[in-house]
Amino acid sequence: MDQPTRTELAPLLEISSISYRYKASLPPVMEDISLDISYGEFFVLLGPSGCGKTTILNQVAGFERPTSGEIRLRDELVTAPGPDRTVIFQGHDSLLGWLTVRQNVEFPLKVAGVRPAERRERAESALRMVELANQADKFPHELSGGMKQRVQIARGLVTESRMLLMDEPFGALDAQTRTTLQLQLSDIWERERRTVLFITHDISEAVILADRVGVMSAGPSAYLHSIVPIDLERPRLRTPEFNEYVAHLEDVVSAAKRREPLASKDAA
Ligand SMILES: Nc1ncnc2c1ncn2[C@@H]1O[C@H](COP(=O)(O)OP(=O)(O)OP(=O)(O)O)[C@@H](O)[C@H]1O
Repeated sequence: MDQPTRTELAPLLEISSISYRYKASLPPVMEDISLDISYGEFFVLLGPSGCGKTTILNQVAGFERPTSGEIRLRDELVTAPGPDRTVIFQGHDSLLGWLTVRQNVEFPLKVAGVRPAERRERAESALRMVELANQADKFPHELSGGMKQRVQIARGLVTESRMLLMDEPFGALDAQTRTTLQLQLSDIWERERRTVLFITHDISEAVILADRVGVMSAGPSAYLHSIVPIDLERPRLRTPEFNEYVAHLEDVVSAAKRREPLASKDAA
């Protein structure tokens, strides 16, 4: 009865052999990246600074086209942004200053034509998730940086996009808020099973959230070094097994940084 259907197993996103150069005179940022992400999967991309994680996410979002290779979403070529993908950035102060927190979170629903009562209900629920329900009537300039970031997260979660693209969304938050939001996001994901592509530098964050972790090599010409499935029940607590995954990923990340294969003693 609980067997996944064929649709659930099929890839939602197919990244096929993409490479990207900002300029013809520069080496490619990343080269020959291929990756399938399934319907409802939580995929985390880890890798050294500058290896091209954001560049990949921008291409999946449709902000940029790969220099070669292609990206397909539900078998359709990605050529532009669309309502089936919501991007949640780090530290991008993209809130509308003349709207309250609640109105900012409701904004994408208003654009999508959702009726006011439902908009309000969904915005309140998203604000509760990020623990900002009591700040709903404030304006962005009255909030701290971390609060603004949480409003941006709420505004992403309130949409019904099939795919969430999250670029280090918790990077600027204090450790305690970050831990709370990691667990909340994992919980929301379990309930909604939206497909997530999530970028982070933080190995523990990857183990808390991911079904699979893709580890990129250092750039330029970065490649997808390894894919590590995380087979732990949720919510993921700091058990000895959790720590084993963290230790294994530390070894993988360090080999990927050196652009070397994983030493056999470390291989999964
Ligand atoms: N507009 C641009 N023109 C030229 N090079 C760029 C441009 N934007 C980014 N780059 C370069 O492309 C490479 C990949 O950048 P990208 O932001 O995708 O990396 P990242 O893995 O997300 O890094 P980080 O983890 O530090 O955020 C970097 O070396 C960066 O300097």
